[in-house]
Amino acid sequence: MNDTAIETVGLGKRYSRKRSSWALRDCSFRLPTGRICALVGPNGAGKSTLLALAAGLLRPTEGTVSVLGRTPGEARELIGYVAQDKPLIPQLSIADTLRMGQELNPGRWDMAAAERIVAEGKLDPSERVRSLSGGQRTRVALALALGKRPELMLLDEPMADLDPLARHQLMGTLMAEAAENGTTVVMSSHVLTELEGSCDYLLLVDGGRVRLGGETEDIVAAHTLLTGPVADLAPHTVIEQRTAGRGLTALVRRDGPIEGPWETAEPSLEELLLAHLRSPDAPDLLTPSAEHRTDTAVRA
Ligand SMILES: Nc1ncnc2c1ncn2[C@@H]1O[C@H](COP(=O)(O)OP(=O)(O)OP(=O)(O)O)[C@@H](O)[C@H]1O
Repeated sequence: MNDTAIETVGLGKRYSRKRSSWALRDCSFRLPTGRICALVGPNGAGKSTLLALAAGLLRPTEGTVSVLGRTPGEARELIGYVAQDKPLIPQLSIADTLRMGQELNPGRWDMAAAERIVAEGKLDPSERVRSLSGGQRTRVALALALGKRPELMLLDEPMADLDPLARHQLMGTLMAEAAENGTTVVMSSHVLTELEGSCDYLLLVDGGRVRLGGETEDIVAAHTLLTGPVADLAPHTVIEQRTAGRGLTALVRRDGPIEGPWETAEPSLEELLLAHLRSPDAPDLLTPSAEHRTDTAVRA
């Protein structure tokens, strides 16, 4: 069985020929199967581009991407993808939309699961998609993607237009379905609280490259927040530091035990991500499981 959900090697995407316009560049990482992965990064970082490349909707300009050991095109029936704008056919009713899912996915489709997700939102299956609110449309798009019983679920800001209660409920449904079926999930979001409790894997994309990748716990645990007197922080890697008078606050990536007159604490995920985003020159960190294994990822 393949234990790699996504692997990219030197992956790059340029939408136009202008030299400065790489949406994604020199992107190499591996996502093991069975993980719930948060894909985070600022606006324009390349998250949607990465998801669309993995879904096989875009072709790389350079480098390779493989999904479950195959090309994205070959893996298409194993992938569920919900794009940011949740494209659905407005004239169809919800029930027709699910029937379309069934027809497009013979042998894989789980109507009961799809109908359950619709029912949890108290939606009338006879209602047409065009009359649904943004959040209700999201629910139908997720039902369509989950009904396919995908091995890899790619979700581009899935919860952005949901109210907090619906978000909590749909997140619970998604996690339960993923756990039951061993689905790997990659979910982009700007709302950290939405991801923090559910995601065990992290990809931080910034400026078109992957800057942090791996088990969230391990990435957080590799860093320490220090406060105390100004002093040399070597041999640790300083991600960010601020001095005020003789006082110092710093986020460091440890190289050995911290020995010095500082108070130390583990950063929150938010502190860690913000420090990296404010410090574009901080070195990248991929945990061993996130390192790509092959020189070209496209063939198993
Ligand atoms: N179809 C396109 N044509 C030209 N440029 C594009 C296209 N789609 C994205 N880009 C550019 O590629 C870069 C990455 O965009 P992308 O949508 O992947 O970022 P993102 O991280 O998903 O952003 P956001 O968080 O705002 O959704 C941006 O500079 C964007 O302007």
